[in-house]
Amino acid sequence: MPALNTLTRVAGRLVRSSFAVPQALGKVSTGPAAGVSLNQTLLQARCMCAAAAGPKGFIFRQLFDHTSFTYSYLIADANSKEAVLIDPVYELVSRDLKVINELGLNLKLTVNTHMHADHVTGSGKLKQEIAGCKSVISKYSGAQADIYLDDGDTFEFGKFKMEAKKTPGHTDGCMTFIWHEQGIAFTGDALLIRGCGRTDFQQGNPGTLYDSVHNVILSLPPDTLLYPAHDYTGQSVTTVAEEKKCNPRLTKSKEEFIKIMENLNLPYPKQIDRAIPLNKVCGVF
Ligand SMILES: N[C@@H](CCC(=O)N[C@@H](CSS)C(=O)NCC(=O)O)C(=O)O
Repeated sequence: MPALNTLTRVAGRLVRSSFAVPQALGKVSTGPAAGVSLNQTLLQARCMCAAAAGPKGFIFRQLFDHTSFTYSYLIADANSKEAVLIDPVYELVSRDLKVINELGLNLKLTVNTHMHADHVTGSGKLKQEIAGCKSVISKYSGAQADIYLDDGDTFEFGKFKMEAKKTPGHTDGCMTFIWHEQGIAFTGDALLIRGCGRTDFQQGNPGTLYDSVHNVILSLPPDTLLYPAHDYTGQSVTTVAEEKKCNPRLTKSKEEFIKIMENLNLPYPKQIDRAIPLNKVCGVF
């Protein structure tokens, strides 16, 4: 099993850029949520492609699963074409492969923010389809993968680098991936837009989640763009400043937050009995 640090050292040199990317990215990355017409979605997708060829040197695609309300993120170095896919969904691997091929990308890593309970990861299927593609997940997730991340590890694609930070509380193995250079973080289920991941199964702990979100995610610079693993309300992106002001759960004291989370009474995810066993082996059947 290759060590992550070796992979990091072998991969491309990190180059810093000074473009005002986060704002530009925020404008073009609206997801195809309920109430948004197909034409609007296609127009936005075209804007995203146009933006992808821009001077910032990377490609970013926010991809949505209308069944589990999951966001996957395809990110690549536009020059070297090395790509990573965060939180792929098993049933949408054909869609993802089409986009990857259309953009001429070389998918190097499928990176899971955690072991999901509501859908099966596409990691295993993508590994079967793409030679050399490796699955990645936290070493605390309880799931099998090719590469395990610990707190502070990084993974690279072309000249870009992302840091993995532990953000447990929804599950023990939850991680947030921070692209410091671009002011972007992928929060998985730790922080959702105006919400957060539930804490009533899979080692969930509301006190732990509160600390993770405040100490890691909401401590990032205020204009950091936050991209969650799910959205159930038709939104696509938020910022640290917005969530610190408007998040109805995380603006409360820790004690109030714990009470809120203990009284959510959400039904279990419909696919939970299928998803957890399959995700323990990263979706390989
Ligand atoms: N109805 C959905 C499951 C919805 C759900 O429970 N979402 C999770 C994240 S996936 S485990 C969650 O943490 N939600 C927080 C919230 O406040 O909604 C299904 O059946 O799949």
